Amino acid sequence: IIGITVTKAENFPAWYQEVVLKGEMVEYYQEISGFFVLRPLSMHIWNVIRKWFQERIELMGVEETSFPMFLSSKSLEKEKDHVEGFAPELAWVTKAGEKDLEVPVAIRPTSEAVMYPYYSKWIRSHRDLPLRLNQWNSVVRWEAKQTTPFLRTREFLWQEGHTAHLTEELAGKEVLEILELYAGVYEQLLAVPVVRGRKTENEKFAGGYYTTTVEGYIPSNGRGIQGATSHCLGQNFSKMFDITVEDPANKGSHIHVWQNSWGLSTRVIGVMIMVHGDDKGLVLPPRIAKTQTVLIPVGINKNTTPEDRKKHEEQLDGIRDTLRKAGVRSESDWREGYTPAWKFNDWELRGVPLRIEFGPKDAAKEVVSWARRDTGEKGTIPIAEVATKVPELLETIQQDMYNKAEKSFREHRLQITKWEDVLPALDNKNVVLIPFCGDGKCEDRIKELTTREDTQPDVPESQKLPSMGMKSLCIPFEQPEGVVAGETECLSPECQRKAQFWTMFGRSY
Ligand SMILES: O=C(C[C@H]1NCCC[C@H]1O)Cn1cnc2c(c1=O)CCCC2
Ligand SMILES: [Mg+2]
Repeated sequence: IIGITVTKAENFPAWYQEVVLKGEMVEYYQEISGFFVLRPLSMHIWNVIRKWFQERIELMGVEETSFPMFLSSKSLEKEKDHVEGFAPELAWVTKAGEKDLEVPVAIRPTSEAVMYPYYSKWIRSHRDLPLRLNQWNSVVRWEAKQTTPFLRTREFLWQEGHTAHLTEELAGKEVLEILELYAGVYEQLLAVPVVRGRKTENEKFAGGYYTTTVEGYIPSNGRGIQGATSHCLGQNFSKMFDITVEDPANKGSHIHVWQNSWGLSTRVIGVMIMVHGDDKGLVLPPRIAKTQTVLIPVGINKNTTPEDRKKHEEQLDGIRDTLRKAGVRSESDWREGYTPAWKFNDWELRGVPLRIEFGPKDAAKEVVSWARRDTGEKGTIPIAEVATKVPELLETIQQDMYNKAEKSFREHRLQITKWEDVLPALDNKNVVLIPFCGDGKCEDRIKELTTREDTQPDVPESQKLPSMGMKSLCIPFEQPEGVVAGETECLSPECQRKAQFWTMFGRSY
C-alpha cells in the first residue's frame, strides 16, 4: 500500500517517520546515521521561509555573510566555559588525505567562535555599530540522543544572525523584532501558533544574558517544542573576544559592545508536519506547499474516444494554466495506468492542499469539482471563476489550518494553581502555566517531582504515558492575571519562595 500503515494516534513516532518518507520530504542517509537528505518538497518549504525571512531582515539592515565552516580549538578556548557542556557534540577533522593535521579543526556547531574574532577586528568605533550579519548555512552537532528527521539531526540548515550594538536597549529592541519574525514564520507561513516568551535561567543559552523564544505545542502527545530562539548575549562574548568601542560619551574609556544572536532551523518543518499531518499523510499549508492544486482527470476510460480525450486534456490543462497565471502552483496528473482514486491517495500523501477533479460531467456543467485536503470538504467552482475563487479557497484553508491549531494549543494551555492538578493535566496532553519562583534548583525539583515512577507494565510501549518530567518552556510575555510577584506562592510543593511570574511548563522535545 502506498498509504500510511500506522495511525497518528496509535504510534505517533512511527507515523511521523512514515509520513516524512512516503510524503517524499526526506531520505535517511544510510551511510552515516543521524543525517538526512532534504528532497524537493522540503527544500521548497525551506526556500519559502528563507525568502520571507531574508526580505524582512534586509529591511532591518542585516547584511549577509559567509564564514568558514571550521573553527580552531584556539578560538573555541575563548568560550570554553559554556562550550564544555557541548564538547561531546563537536565533530573534528584530524586528517587531510593520508596526513594528520598539525592542529585538528572542529566543524562549526554554531559560528560565534568563528565570527567574533573578526567582529573584534572590524568594530573599532561606535560608528561601526550596529554591526548586523546573518548567514544561511548548515551546522553539525554530533547528537548522542536518537535523531529524527527535521527535529533532531546531526547536521541541519539554519540561519544564524549575529549583531553588535552600543547599548543594552538597542540590542534588546532587535532581540524582540527578530523573535516576532520567527513567530511570523510559524504563524503566517506554517499555520502553527507559538507562544512568545523568555527562557528561565535553567533553559536559557548558558553563554548568553537572556534568551527569548517561540514555543510550539504538539497536540498528538501534548508536548511543548522550542521553535526558534533570539538571544541577547549581553557583553559576555564581547568580553571573551575583546570587542570594544571607545565610549562616545567618555573619551579614552572603552565599552564592550552588546550582542545578540538568533537562529531558526529546518526543525520548523518537522513541527509543521507533526501539527498538521493526518492518517493519510502530510497536510501542507498552502503558502508553503510546492504544489498548491493538483488537477486530476476523471470519467475518462477506454470508451472515451481519442478526440474526446484530447479535447478534455486541452480543457483541463487550460484550467491549470489559468491557475498558474493567477499565481497558484498547479500540476495536472495525466499519469497512465493509475485510477483517479490511486492518484487522489498519492497527492493526499504528499499533502497537496487542494485537489481539483475534472471530468466530462464537470465540463458539461462548466464547473470544476474540488476537495480540501485539510477538512475533506468538497464543492464546485464555475470554470470561469477559478482564477479568483481558487486563490481565495487556498487562503481560507491556510487560515482555517492556523485557527484549528491555535484553538487546540489554547485549550491545552492550562493555568494551574493547585500542585495536585499538574500531573493529571500533563497526562491529558496539556502544557501548564504555573506560578513559579524562577529558581534553577526549584525547576530541577519540579522536573523530578513530575517524572512518572510507575512503568505502566501492562500498557503497550506506544500507548504508555510519557514518564519524563516537565521542563519550563518559557515565561510568556503575555502574563495572565493572578500572580502577584512577591505575594503568590511558587507552586512547587517543596518551595517556600514567592512566585515571580506565570511560567509555562510541559513535557517537551
Ligand atoms: O548555538 C547556540 C547559541 C546561538 N547560536 C547562533 C544562533 C542562535 C543560537 O542558537 C547555543 N549552542 C547550542 N548548541 C551547541 C553550542 C552552542 O553554542 C556550541 C557547541 C555545540 C552545541
Ligand atoms: Mg543541542
